[in-house]
Amino acid sequence: TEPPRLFERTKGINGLEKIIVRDRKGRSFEVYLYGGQVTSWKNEKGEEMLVMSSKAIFDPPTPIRGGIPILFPQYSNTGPLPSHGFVRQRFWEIDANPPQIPSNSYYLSFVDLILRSSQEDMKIWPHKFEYRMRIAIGPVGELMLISRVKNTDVKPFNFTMALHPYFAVSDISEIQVEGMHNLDYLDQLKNRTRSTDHNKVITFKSQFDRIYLSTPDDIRIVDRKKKTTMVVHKEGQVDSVVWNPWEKKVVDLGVEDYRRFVTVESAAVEKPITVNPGQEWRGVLTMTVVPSK
Ligand SMILES: O=P(O)(O)OC[C@H]1O[C@H](O)[C@H](O)[C@@H](O)[C@@H]1O
Repeated sequence: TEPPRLFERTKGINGLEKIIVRDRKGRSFEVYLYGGQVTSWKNEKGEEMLVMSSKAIFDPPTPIRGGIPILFPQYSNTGPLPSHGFVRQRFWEIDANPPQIPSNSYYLSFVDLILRSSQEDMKIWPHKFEYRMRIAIGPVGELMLISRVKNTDVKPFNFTMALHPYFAVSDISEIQVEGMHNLDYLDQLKNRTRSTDHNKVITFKSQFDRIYLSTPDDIRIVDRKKKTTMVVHKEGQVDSVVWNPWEKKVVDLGVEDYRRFVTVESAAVEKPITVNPGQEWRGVLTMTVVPSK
């Protein structure tokens, strides 16, 4: 029999190109070149860790609802650009010759993507950049996203960003998010008013949309029903956004879909990141599933 193909480039929904990467234990992820967006991540049992909206639209320039959108160079409507920037609506390419990433050599199953600013993009954001994204499955099945943003221009630029995973949960009412105790947050349901969260854990009973500031590097999504915890680890991004729309209408989200996901986003919002000409910013997001009570 043939050995499993660990890397496959194929056509996904509506003929949009996608990459499927597998490891030798049968774990896998899929990423669309449109948006450079991860749309699936499965463990060795074939269980899906991410959620795709039942009404997701795969029709550029509509952003894909689900998986892990890349939000750059502007988080939400915090500046003059379209909300969440524009790279989730661009066609990324495979980066055949990525500069080496130190300390990541034991990851065998990965893909490298790149997006370079175009003349069109320069009209709305006048900065030349290269955004490289390595997506990898690690030794314990963790999914790792390494972002590298290089300033290929002659003047410095600033950006805000977020990586926006729609994490699969058994039931939004049954989970809790841990790690935000006594942290400040901006409540996006109250014009980004600043408050402090004195609750030990976050639970969900209604619409929730907060930017937590200067969060710990590890945030945990504890799912009692599944008996698993998703450990969301970040480097190079100080903030975390937690979102669930509850019954608020989102056009490309099925009515019951909110019950099945929560987003815990690694983000840089409050303090924009500055990159000088020739320099590179690097950010890491690692998601690991561990057993729990
Ligand atoms: O609808 P989108 O542009 O994809 O944004 C989806 C959501 O992203 C983030 O999580 C924000 O905190 C929310 O305010 C926003 O609704």
